[in-house]
Amino acid sequence: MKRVMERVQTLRWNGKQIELIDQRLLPFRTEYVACDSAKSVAGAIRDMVVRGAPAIGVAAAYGIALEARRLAGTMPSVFAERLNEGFNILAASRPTAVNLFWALDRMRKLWLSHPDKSLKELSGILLQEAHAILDEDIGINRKMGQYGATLLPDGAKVLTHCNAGALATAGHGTALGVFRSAIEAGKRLSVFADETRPFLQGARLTAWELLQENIPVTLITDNMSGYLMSRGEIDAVVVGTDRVAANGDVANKIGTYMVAVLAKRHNIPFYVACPLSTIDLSLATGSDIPIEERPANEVKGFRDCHWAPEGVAIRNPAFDVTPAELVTALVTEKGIVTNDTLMKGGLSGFVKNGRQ
Ligand SMILES: CSC[C@H]1O[C@H](OP(=O)(O)O)[C@H](O)[C@@H]1O
Repeated sequence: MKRVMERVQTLRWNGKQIELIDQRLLPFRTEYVACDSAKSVAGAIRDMVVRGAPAIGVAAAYGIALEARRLAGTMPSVFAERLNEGFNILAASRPTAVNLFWALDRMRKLWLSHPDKSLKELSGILLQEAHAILDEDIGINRKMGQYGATLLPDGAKVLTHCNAGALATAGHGTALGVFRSAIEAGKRLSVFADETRPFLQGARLTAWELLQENIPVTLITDNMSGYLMSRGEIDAVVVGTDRVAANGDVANKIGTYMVAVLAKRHNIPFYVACPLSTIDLSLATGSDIPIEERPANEVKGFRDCHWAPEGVAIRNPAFDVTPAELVTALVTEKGIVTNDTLMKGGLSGFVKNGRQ
């Protein structure tokens, strides 16, 4: 099976382990962390070595495949007990991105659908499924990008928040995939990337990722987007998402809600690039989406440079929820869902007809 080798390789299979680019070190150093078990992949997800909803899902699938491979020589009862532990460790790594649970569910269903296979055969089947999930993700992002590109006029100045690029996926990206597809379609775009405190996915990851491909990118701080919108310097906003509820409410990186409110105030379209695997129909509204609270030290500073006074109380919710009414359209690999559709009936009809 031909792998689509993207310029930026978020995850790469080396024949026996999954190697994850260490996103805590970008853009200063490009290093890979090799994982060979569910526990090591779960640690990489928890510590944000790998991050971004689709990338987390792909990594978790490899975590299960690697765990099954590790356990293939055990007794079936031990295998089942330990593999379930692997599922549990991965499921506990981060709570908000539904892709994690979508991938784990897909791997579990595959496991349970082969009760008659030897453990060696089963581990091979699970590894092939992890490869398939990786390849499918890139294909999904390219389809989504083509739909999204139709929304951006030639010469558009677009704002994105956080990193929803190749680094957040198996390749091409979701929000940045829309930009890449628009450029591939011959459109000229210039991107504003806000820094996205506290983990700085915009400053460290999006700016770096776009520079690798000579895509025009301007870095701004999070508190500049309103000013630029008020001056007519932003034509559209495109972001990614970690989970979308049945009514179209969108969970995404903290700060997204603020950008959406500002976009509404300035009549700027606010688009969300959203693979179907990120839609969670089991949740009626965004108020049901679990919001991860991350460690205070991420707010205190970055790496060795701390600026918060010792002893100060700190909050660090890693996501917020943008109500569907602020979403101009969701861009999926099966087409565009307009705000009108969202307001009239949410996503269940679209997903049931559209989802593979
Ligand atoms: C393409 S989904 C990317 C999505 O994930 C990011 O969160 P994190 O960096 O904490 O994993 C952010 O919400 C992005 O929009």
